[in-house]
Amino acid sequence: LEIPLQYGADRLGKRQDAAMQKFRDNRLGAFIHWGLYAIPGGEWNGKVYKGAAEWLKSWAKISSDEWMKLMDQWNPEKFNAKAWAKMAKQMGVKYVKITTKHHEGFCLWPSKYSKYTVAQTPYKKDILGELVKAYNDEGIDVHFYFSVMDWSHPDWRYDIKSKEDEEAMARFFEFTDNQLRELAERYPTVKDFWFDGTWDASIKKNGWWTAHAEKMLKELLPGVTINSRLRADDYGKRHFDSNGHMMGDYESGYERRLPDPVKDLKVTRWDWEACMTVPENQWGYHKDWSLSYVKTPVEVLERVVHAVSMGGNMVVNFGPQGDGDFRPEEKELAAYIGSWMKKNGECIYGCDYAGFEKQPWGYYTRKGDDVYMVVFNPPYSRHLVVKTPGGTSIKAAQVVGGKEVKVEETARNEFNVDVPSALPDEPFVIKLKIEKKQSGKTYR
Ligand SMILES: C[C@@H]1N[C@@H](c2cn(-c3ccccc3)nn2)[C@H](O)[C@@H]1O
Repeated sequence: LEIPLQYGADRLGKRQDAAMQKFRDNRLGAFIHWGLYAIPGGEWNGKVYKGAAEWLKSWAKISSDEWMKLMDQWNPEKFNAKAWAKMAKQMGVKYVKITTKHHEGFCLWPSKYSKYTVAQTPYKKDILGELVKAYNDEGIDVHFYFSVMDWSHPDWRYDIKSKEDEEAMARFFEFTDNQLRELAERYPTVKDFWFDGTWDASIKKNGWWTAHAEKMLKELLPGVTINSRLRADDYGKRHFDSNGHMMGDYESGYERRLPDPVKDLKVTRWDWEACMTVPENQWGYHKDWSLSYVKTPVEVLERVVHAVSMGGNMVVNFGPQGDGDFRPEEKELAAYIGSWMKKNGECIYGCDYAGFEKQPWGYYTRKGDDVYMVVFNPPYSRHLVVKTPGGTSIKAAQVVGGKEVKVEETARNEFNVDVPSALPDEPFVIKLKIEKKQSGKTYR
């Protein structure tokens, strides 16, 4: 029995419209975390903080007035939107999520509702506008990251404990509505809003506003997608409402973590998008990446494939330097992923959960009748075990961009697919042609 909700999920099941299908088919995206925090890069008054660089203001306990003085240094002389878009194109990402405003409150667009924007810096120009045009010109969709929590705004409250708090938050919601409307009207090609900074009590106690924000953006931009993290229901329940129904258009809880391919198969029932950092936990530029483990390009690739194998998208994070250039590790990562996608992208773009039981050698993805085996761990047996769902058999198998490989039925719904005789020196993909039929042999 469901409880009545005014601000719960307004739709059951996956959206099936073209805009959502494009969101889903894109599968691979990039995050751009760029703001004032990129200038200090994790260091303040000679001390390097290990925490996330975009949170330096918090770790070093800096006042907003002090922090905003960084605006006087914002003049990224190496920034080139076209070069950024070329890099994204070469990486093979189909969309880029840009931090329009992070928790610090600095806006990458010349918002008329704030004095903390690019317009009030030596750089002056509309960085967000340059990026939207450059990515769109490369055929790459643009998504907006927007932090509701705004450390620079006097009316922001973490909780509401008094009439004054209530009145302040009412002003804050009006300010936020104005900025969201401004973003939608200035950049109408934006395809998605990814909200962050919505975990505090002040938002959970105002689920109505989160439902209103979603509704307002969908009226301004038909087809736009909204992440579940924006949403709180009548009782402050977030992402999934008090009846267990997902709010927004896709689940956005997998930040620096992924669902388990065996235990968490429930996620295949709804749309979801994960996002990940290359170091253990750095979104904004940090000058010292030696302070934590940094994932290798293959480890980043594996997370991309893992997400798609469970019917989700993956957004890989980039934290551009204060001068507007990217660090070498990120340029190398983009190049590696791009070269792999050029050869094997058909197992990612437009693919979904295959419905096959996870095996130790890697992950399955599926597009129509094509099932892809993405191999990260080739076994010493040189046989890749495939267990097919009931009534499903394998007709043929071929290395993507390579030769056919032998398939041998070994038991009911079990097959050995041969590893290519010359073992590739990077993760490789085998494309299976499957068919609906009972096996030829009889097994007791
Ligand atoms: C997408 C990522 N989300 C932001 C974040 C995450 N968190 C956070 C807050 C409380 C608990 C755990 C994580 N705070 N800020 C990060 O700064 C980055 O923007």
